[in-house]
Amino acid sequence: MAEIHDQFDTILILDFGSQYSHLITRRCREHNVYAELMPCTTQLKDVKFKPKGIILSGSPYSVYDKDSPHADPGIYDLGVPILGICYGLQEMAWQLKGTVEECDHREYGFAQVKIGKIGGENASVDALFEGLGDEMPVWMSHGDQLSSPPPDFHVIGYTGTAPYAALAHNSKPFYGIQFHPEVTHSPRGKEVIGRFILNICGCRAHWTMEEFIGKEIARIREICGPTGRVIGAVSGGVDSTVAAKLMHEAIGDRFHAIMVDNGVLRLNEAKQVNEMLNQNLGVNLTVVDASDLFLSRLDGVEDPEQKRKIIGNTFINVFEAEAAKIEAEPAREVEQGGVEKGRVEWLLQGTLYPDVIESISFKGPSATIKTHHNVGGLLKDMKLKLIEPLRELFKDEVRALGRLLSIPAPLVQRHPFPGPGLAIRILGPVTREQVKILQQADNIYIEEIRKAELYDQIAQAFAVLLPVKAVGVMGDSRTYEQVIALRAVQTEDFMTADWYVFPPEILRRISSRITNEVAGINRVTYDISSKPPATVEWL
Ligand SMILES: Nc1ncnc2c1ncn2[C@@H]1O[C@H](COP(=O)(O)OP(=O)(O)OP(=O)(O)O)[C@@H](O)[C@H]1O
Ligand SMILES: O=c1[nH]c(=O)c2[nH+]cn([C@@H]3O[C@H](COP(=O)(O)O)[C@@H](O)[C@H]3O)c2[nH]1
Ligand SMILES: NC(=O)CC[C@H](N)C(=O)O
Ligand SMILES: [Mg+2]
Repeated sequence: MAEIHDQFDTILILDFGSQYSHLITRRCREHNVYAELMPCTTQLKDVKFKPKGIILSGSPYSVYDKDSPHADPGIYDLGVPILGICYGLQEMAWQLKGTVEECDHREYGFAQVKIGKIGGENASVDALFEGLGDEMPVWMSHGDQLSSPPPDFHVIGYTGTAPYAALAHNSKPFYGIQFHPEVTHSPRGKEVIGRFILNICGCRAHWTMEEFIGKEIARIREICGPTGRVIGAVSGGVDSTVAAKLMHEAIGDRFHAIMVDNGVLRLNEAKQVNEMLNQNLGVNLTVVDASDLFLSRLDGVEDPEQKRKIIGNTFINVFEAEAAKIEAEPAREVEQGGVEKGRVEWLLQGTLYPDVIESISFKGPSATIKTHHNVGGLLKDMKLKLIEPLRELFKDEVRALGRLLSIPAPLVQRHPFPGPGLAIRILGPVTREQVKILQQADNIYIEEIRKAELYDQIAQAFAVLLPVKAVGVMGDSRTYEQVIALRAVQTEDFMTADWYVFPPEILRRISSRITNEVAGINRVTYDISSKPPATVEWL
């Protein structure tokens, strides 16, 4: 089975646990070069492809610590270019017999790197900085630094405090930089990465969604064979819609999309998604109304994690029941030719690369903040096999793919909506009445955001229903009703987020409409917490 790294020139990024490792991957992909992240402890014999180059990431460790992680030393004999970033540089120095020590003072923040080939003989070796001028501002974050470079290396960049801010080998394509080119605080960092992967590694810039579509469709056909049947959980969100459309292109009506109405969807969501997929996208979608089942299992449950687990498990129960129903149907001829019958072997999921990164990161999955329903909520004895065509993609790549698959723009630009839905936006027990209140408030909020043409500037906006009551006055009478909190965030990758600054008149209109139109609400607040320390969702 041809994997993506067999089809595209690939940069291997070894993750030593830096919080920025995934950004290195992103920056490579922004140059249209495919890059894959693997734990730094990966042994070369387990890497099933030949990378065009290797990048060693940063790390919270110090190379001289007893328990610090180290790369397979075989990488230096592979004959491919290597770039070490921060810890990666220190690791390269440490493995190739230089010395690394704790600095007198940690360097954290901006620094000006002077670019120069000090002591270097070979004119071609500072290709890393070619065309970038004499100096550039960069972002540093380290407490250790090289006290002597390994033999056969020379300095290609330095700062007032870091004499070895950038090194190159005299004859081999090995480079190390003390600063972080992957963060946006290093304005020319992306160009440095470009010099490495394009000029030094010689990668072809052919990682584009146009190339990906054809190859992925072929790959899905190969996996499913001529008769394989696939069931897919589809929510109307970007990821599952793009995955469903891709699947439909690959195997036509042997793909069965299922949307579950779990009773905690947004207002009219099931109806809208049904129309969109069946009519606009030609995907064979069934909406299953399981709201009674979900709401009865959620009855009286307040604990956020319990809500999430109940929903994750119930989703799988419903999918398995649906798969059984599809299998029991009589064989039928399909448009693409042949007869469709037999077992449904596969379950399509819209898993994205950030979910995967989280689970392969060298540090291992981080402390459980919350259980995302499609990762931690899966049943252990599941019979269906997973198929995940977006597993290697970032969200913006999925959106680009969606546009190429002619998925309408409003759908491609949709804010994410979590699988556990309104159940994690109702801060007490979930009842039909509470769901109704929240659906109405949320709908007004989003409607007004769209009217103000702010929807595409905001990464995610939604309303939250608080379980507290407050006193108000309406038509000269006292009211004692619930409170709605509005949330809107801007973020690049949802790992960190900032609250969105609305023009005040927009908030005024939203608040006035919600308190006037939604029975049971007499007060509206706006959430001004960033992530961290808050999270995007309240539960
Ligand atoms: N109501 C639902 N019915 C069927 N499947 C669902 C439902 N809600 C979520 N899922 C499944 O869970 C997966 C993860 O949900 P998630 O919200 O991360 O992705 P999405 O809904 O496809 O996209 P987005 O992140 O833009 O909302 C979906 O891709 C889909 O497979
Ligand atoms: O499909 C999903 N299933 C879940 O269980 C889930 N929990 C959070 N989210 C979404 O993830 C992003 C980050 O949210 P948090 O800061 O609250 O973790 C935000 O976009 C959240 O909406 C989920 N999506
Ligand atoms: N960001 C990094 O990679 C830091 C590396 C090492 N822990 C240091 O403090 O120097
Ligand atoms: Mg969703």
